Amino acid sequence: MNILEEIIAHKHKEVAEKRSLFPEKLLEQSIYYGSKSVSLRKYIQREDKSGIIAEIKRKSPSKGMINAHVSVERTSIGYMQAGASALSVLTDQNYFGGKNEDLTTARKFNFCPILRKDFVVDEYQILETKSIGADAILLIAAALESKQIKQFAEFAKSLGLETLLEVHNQQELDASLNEFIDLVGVNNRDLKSFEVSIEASKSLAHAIPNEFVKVSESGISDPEIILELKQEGFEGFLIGERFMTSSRPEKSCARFIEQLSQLEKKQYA
Ligand SMILES: O=C(O)c1ccccc1NCC(=O)[C@H](O)[C@H](O)COP(=O)(O)O
Repeated sequence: MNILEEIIAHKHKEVAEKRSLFPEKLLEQSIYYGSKSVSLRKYIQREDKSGIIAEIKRKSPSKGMINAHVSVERTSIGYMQAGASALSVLTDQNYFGGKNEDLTTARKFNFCPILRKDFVVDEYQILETKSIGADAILLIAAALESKQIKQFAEFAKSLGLETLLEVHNQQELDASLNEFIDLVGVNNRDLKSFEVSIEASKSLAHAIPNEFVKVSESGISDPEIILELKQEGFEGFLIGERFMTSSRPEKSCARFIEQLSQLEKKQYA
């Protein structure tokens, strides 16, 4: 079993447990349907922002512990003040050390799009995503059937949530696109081998239809890489480790965005 299969198997068990303790009927009652989502799509395309989706991630299967003592409040506010376009909050506990409260904390202190980064295998989690105040879900093509991707994205839309579809290769892209998807992310990390290569984004860029906002995910370590990815048509950049390995991720993010804007000024001078 590879790590993705292991995570997915664990998720199914986790959802079954949650459902038995807190069934959909109760979850539905906890949702305020009048609350308006903030559009990840629109914020990524705002010209006064960097396009960066800054992630809060304590640990990961590929790196182990990254930042055990992160302050979600300080980091999320700092990321947004630094010029990030949106936040990504990993809520998976077992493999990433996250929790739903991380997202509700980020929500409490920020008016910006928040992507709930988790492993969706069941509609229950989409209801839960709405109930904790996120604006977008992630659907991982490598973990789902194309029929499920459509069903989940349609359900998310009915709740006012946007969907970021994550693919790693042409085959996943061809099998998974549908009219309910808002953004397509190319994960530069192969979730089976953990190999990271920006070439994954570059090679798929032109295969993604222009109606979808293109996001490059993982392994973005330098502002120069963002310039290269922008040339290929990417507008969103999901960054976790590069910031989270610092004891003050928000400061690392601010320096990164400052360097990026200097490079862009030079490019257009
Ligand atoms: O990061 C991992 O090791 C990982 C392993 C298995 C499934 C998913 C994993 N990561 C989730 C992500 O997609 C990243 O957190 C996200 O794209 C940011 O990547 P990075 O900037 O490299 O932290």
